[in-house]
Amino acid sequence: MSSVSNPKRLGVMGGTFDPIHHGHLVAASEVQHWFHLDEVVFVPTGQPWQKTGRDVTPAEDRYLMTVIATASNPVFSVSRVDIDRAGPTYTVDTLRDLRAQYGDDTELFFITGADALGQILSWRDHDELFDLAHFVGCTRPGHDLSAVGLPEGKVTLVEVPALAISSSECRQRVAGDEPIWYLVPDGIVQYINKRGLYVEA
Ligand SMILES: Nc1ncnc2c1ncn2[C@@H]1O[C@H](COP(=O)(O)OP(=O)(O)OP(=O)(O)O)[C@@H](O)[C@H]1O
Ligand SMILES: O=C(O)c1ccc[n+]([C@@H]2O[C@H](COP(=O)([O-])O)[C@@H](O)[C@H]2O)c1
Repeated sequence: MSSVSNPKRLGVMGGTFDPIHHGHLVAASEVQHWFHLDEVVFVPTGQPWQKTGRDVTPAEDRYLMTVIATASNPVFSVSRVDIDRAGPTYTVDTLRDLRAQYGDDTELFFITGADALGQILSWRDHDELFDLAHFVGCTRPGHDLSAVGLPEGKVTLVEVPALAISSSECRQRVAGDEPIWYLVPDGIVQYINKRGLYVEA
């Protein structure tokens, strides 16, 4: 008797995560639930080439914060593919590397917020992206959620509980000696304090 197994459904949540916050975690959790994903892998960027104009926190700190924030969820994991690859981070490379690692029969779902979704046509090799993964765009306060101009059938828009949190605001709050409790997981507040991150805006 032959057994037929369903292909694995893998969510991919790419981000700079400087720092990771509850907006990221809620978006990933909602998409995991509604798309019946077996796992969501968080992929911190190595060199985010479109985030110019400020110094990004060292990759190892962003990686460790992502591990701390996701550790308690059994279907969340963290990948080093982008931080271990030299040069600017392109999602086309992320998806190729994950496909090689997880196998061709794994279905990839790239999870992105409305702001990032609106920029996809400026990403490297954007035509190929839609052959490698299905894209899931999530609502984000202050950004319109629209798939206009993107290939039909390759992008799904989902409404997630809106959290008006950004990494920029978290960094500014720390620099201004304002609290970030409950905007980020407790362990992230403690890690930021321990490492003295973001004291200068
Ligand atoms: N509050 C949020 N709700 C939904 N999606 C979000 C939210 N914050 C970030 N995202 C999405 O998570 C992904 C990674 O975001 P990123 O790490 O750049 O965080 P950010 O808060 O946008 O950072 P920054 O303020 O430094 O630009 C992007 O696809 C982004 O759209
Ligand atoms: O592939 C690209 O050219 C590209 C350009 C900008 C952003 N991205 C990806 O989009 C995700 C969110 O990026 P960011 O810069 O908003 O943290 C992250 O996985 C990035 O690698 C990808």
